[in-house]
Amino acid sequence: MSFSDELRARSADLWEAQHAHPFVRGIADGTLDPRCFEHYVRQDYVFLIEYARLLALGAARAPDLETMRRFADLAQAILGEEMELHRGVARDLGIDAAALEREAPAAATRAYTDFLLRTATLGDFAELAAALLPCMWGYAEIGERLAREPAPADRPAAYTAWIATYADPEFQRLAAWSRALVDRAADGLPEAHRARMHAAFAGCSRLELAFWEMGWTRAR
Ligand SMILES: Cc1ncc(CO)c(N)n1
Repeated sequence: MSFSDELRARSADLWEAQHAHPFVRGIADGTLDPRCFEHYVRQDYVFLIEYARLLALGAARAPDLETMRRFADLAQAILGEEMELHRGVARDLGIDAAALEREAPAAATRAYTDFLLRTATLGDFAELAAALLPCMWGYAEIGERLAREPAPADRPAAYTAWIATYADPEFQRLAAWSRALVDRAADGLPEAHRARMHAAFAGCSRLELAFWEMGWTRAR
């Protein structure tokens, strides 16, 4: 079993809880309250700004030029294409990009971005890579699973666009690259160091689940 599979296996309950979460199920079957989706999109926009900062720190700490370029590309892809999904959804709701940027982070959003940035600033590159993995892999897995389900005819276009973004082969490739990166980073590390990677991965998996719950309850 690869190290990333080990990480995934230890957090399996948290991952299954995400797949089963009513917010995720509501995107799939189209029944999610649009007010919940709007709240989520606003918060995710704020999240992604901080997430791009994490990737920029990853570029700064990357052990080699190839990894540095990947992190820089990833930051660019998020600030560009992924956030364009959010800007598009917001535009349809009459919310402009400046208003999105001004959104105050909810407690769950703040907790998540603080955890990521804390890991990136106080931890080392291997921990940063492990912290990044539940974001990339989790969304790739959810997107891929939802895309395989038959689409209900009355599902809002924004939900279908959301699924398509994360089911996209390019996003799937990014997730595979993140797994390989973590496996390489863990290679030859002492157990105590691997334990810190486990903690980073499990912590982020828990915060991913809390993020769905925040969207579902529209918590501030
Ligand atoms: C909270 C969260 N995790 C992961 C992703 C995927 O980039 C996202 N957009 N939002």
